[in-house]
Amino acid sequence: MTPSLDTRPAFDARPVFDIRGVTKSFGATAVLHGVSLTVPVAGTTVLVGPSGCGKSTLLRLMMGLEGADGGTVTFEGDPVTAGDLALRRRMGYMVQGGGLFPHLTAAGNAALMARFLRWPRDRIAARLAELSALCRFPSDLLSRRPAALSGGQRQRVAIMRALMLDPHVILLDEPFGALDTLVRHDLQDELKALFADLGKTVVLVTHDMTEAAFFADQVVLMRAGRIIQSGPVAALVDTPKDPFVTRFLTAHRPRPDQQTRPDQQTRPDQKAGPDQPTGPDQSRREDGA
Ligand SMILES: Nc1ncnc2c1ncn2[C@@H]1O[C@H](COP(=O)(O)OP(=O)(O)OP(=O)(O)O)[C@@H](O)[C@H]1O
Repeated sequence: MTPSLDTRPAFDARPVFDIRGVTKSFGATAVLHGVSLTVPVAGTTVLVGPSGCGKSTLLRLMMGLEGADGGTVTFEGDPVTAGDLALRRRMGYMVQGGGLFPHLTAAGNAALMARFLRWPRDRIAARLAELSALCRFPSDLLSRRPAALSGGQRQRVAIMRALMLDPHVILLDEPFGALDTLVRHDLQDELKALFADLGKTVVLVTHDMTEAAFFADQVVLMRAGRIIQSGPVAALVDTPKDPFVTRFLTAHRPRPDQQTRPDQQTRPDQKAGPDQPTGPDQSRREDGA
């Protein structure tokens, strides 16, 4: 595995993100109601909940892509303020849907920030070669535009872009959203292994509880702008703090003849039969929001 460029000390007891009492409205619509959360170093924290509950908004606030109306967000001890580019260089972001620019090649997309920072050409080429290998993206496709890539290949380019500057944290918003089941399955496996190899802090947004259970060291279950419960999946299963926790978990459980707890599932796509509720539609129904 390619050695990381990350030069931080091996152990850091501070939380990576410390979020206290954050509120956010868009116009008259209150989207986050006093959210508090800590994200520890070097694990995967998954924000999960029904569509529209505020997961992406929270992620964007953590990166300073949005400003909070109230409360505070700190990243590695520094206050996050909207538009702080220096802070954001320590964060790798994969936007929902990948967000690749159609007029740029795969290389151009992956190296966007490095070019913006005027990295020398040979440094960019070396990093692209490193990332192609790491993310299993064939380097002969680097000259293609997104339209000439498969959905899975586009996601790999988006992941390469998030990793380009060797960020301290990786934030991914629905990274598997548009992929078919098989590609999704392979990429989930690979990404989980990649996260473990890199040893970086990961924050991942999904509406799918089974996917959350597959990735999470810490699950943060949200509903209608509030955190209902956070912790290891097993804790949510064993000691739910609210009936909604059980309802959300149950909606994503396998059929009775395949019953395992969400935290014991190893593969997100092995649990559901064709008649088993799963995915965003069911979670919307469950939530009623
Ligand atoms: N820029 C914006 N302007 C106005 N409303 C917004 C904006 N961004 C988000 N919202 C609203 O805030 C609420 C929360 O949106 P958000 O994208 O954070 O939810 P989510 O849980 O990530 O949903 P999904 O899983 O569907 O992406 C939604 O009602 C959304 O319409």
